[in-house]
Amino acid sequence: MELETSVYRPNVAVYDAPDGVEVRGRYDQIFAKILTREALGFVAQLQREFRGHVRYAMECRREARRRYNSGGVPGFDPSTKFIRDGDWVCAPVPLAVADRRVEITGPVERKMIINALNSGAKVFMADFEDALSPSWENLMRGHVNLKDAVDGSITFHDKSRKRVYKLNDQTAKLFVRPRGWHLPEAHILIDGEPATGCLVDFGLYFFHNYAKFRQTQGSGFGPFFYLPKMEHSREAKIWNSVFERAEKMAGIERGSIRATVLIETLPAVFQMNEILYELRDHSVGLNCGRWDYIFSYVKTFQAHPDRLLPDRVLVGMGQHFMRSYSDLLIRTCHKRGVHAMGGMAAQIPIRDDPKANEMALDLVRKDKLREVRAGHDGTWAAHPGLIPICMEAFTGHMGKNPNQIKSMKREDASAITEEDLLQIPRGVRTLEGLRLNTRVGIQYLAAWLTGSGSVPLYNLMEDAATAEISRVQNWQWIRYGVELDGDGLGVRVSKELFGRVVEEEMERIEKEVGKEKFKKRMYKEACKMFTKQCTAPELDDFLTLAVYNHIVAHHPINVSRL
Ligand SMILES: CC(=O)SCCNC(=O)CCNC(=O)[C@H](O)C(C)(C)COP(=O)(O)OP(=O)(O)OC[C@H]1O[C@@H](n2cnc3c(N)ncnc32)[C@H](O)[C@@H]1OP(=O)(O)O
Ligand SMILES: O=CC(=O)O
Ligand SMILES: [Mg+2]
Repeated sequence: MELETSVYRPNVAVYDAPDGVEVRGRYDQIFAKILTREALGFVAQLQREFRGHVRYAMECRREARRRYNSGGVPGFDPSTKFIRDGDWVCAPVPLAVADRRVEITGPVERKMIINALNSGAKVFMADFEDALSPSWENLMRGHVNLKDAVDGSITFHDKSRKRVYKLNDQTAKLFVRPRGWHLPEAHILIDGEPATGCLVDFGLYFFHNYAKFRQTQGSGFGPFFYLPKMEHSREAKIWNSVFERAEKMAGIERGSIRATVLIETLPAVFQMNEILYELRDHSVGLNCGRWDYIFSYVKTFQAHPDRLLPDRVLVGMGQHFMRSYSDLLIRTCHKRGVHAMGGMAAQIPIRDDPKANEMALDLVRKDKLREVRAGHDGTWAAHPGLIPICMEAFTGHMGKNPNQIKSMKREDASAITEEDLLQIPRGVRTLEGLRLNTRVGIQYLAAWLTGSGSVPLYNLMEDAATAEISRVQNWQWIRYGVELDGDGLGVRVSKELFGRVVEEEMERIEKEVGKEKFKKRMYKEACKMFTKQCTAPELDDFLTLAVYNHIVAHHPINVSRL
């Protein structure tokens, strides 16, 4: 089916919502096929059953933050040692997803979904999170797109290129990543309050697709999910209960739904066993979400000026704390019988410069070789052009084995200590680092405000996670008047210096994108918001949460501030 959402007109029709549910997003006949009374009823049921648990989990996050801000550091929890030491394993990996050597990721856009499913990757992770700006239009179109993808009818007509996109016979297996627990969905009110974003994402997708998915994609299992940004196993426990509730509603066996949890916060690295334990009947492994992990390191240590990161470009997987995190994830997953997935190299193909392109591809190749040699069972690619390189690295090492869960020599997880995981990364801080954070942060935010959640900037993939690193690093450097020790000038970061950098980088952005685009897009607004975020007295938890109101568009009363 070709997706044609109608052009804007004042609301005349409304969604058929059950009691206590109010849809404040724009009405569209196509969206109404997703927002049925029954599907909304299911979302409301999840919200009512789990909102108290989510609220408590978020309060626990705040409590942990208060501890870290008073000098505490995260570590292994003595009270759950029995889980770490126990001999339990997760439920066997379903055959349909045994081989995940290369997974492509991307936002839930129509053409992207078709391209990703046809890309030759084993898995496609369709993203409502880091790669998507969660506007009403993006979210609802995303659900329509996924439904069409699961039932196989999805097409896309690129009129300017006279090209019709449709699915190949062989496609990647679909995983869906809902938003993190912290994000609300302001367009759907349940009992007068915004719904929890991820319960909307999960609930609508599950409701419409579970039956077809199990038939055509999961060989009786599924649907499959990626779960982002958790900080503690109590959050995994909520997901496990959500899955059980969904399975019960659908009348399918317990353990049908499977999920890979991203370990992408510093507190969660000490909770990997506990997270797998909570989800042991629903787990298909863990993934190294390296970009959010770096963001989380800075955020967790926001009040620890003795633990500053060097320039963002220097915080790679070669740093001891990053290598330890990846090694611990591999050892933990293999002990529990599930996949240890690698992460995303930020490089993307560079079309107009063959030499630079070769260098970028070489960096990706090295990253993937490091991952497979360390024991990862698969990895992520941001772009279809990277799939052959990722495949070559993993297949060259694993051959026909679908994964390394059993074949990899098992190293002792307990040999990796808290000190290893928290070791301060080495490297210098420079004015260029501050400039790049600023230039990238503003441009990313401008894109996000206008509907794009992942963008190419300076030949790298940028999304919410990478932009967060830029924001929190700037904040921390300004807050502590950090010396830029890599420039040899002894300059300290101050609000005044940052103000000058912002001005100069805005001029540079205008030159790079051109006056026309600079005027039309939201660069000035993004600059204001990014600057405010970097200089705020208190660090906001999430950039996308702090600026979310700017993409909320309530109907029929349009209160969008855009
Ligand atoms: C930290 C994390 O969370 S990582 C995971 C979240 N991030 C992501 O998923 C990022 C995914 N990648 C992307 O969004 C894109 O690749 C970008 C924004 C980085 C680059 O996009 P573009 O500049 O449009 O790429 P480019 O112009 O080279 O695209 C060429 C073709 O590949 C397709 N393509 C590019 N990336 C993808 C992808 N990830 N999935 C499917 N198709 C893709 C494009 O649709 C285009 O198709 P076409 O030739 O049929 O028109
Ligand atoms: O979600 C992935 C990450 O690196 O962040
Ligand atoms: Mg992430």
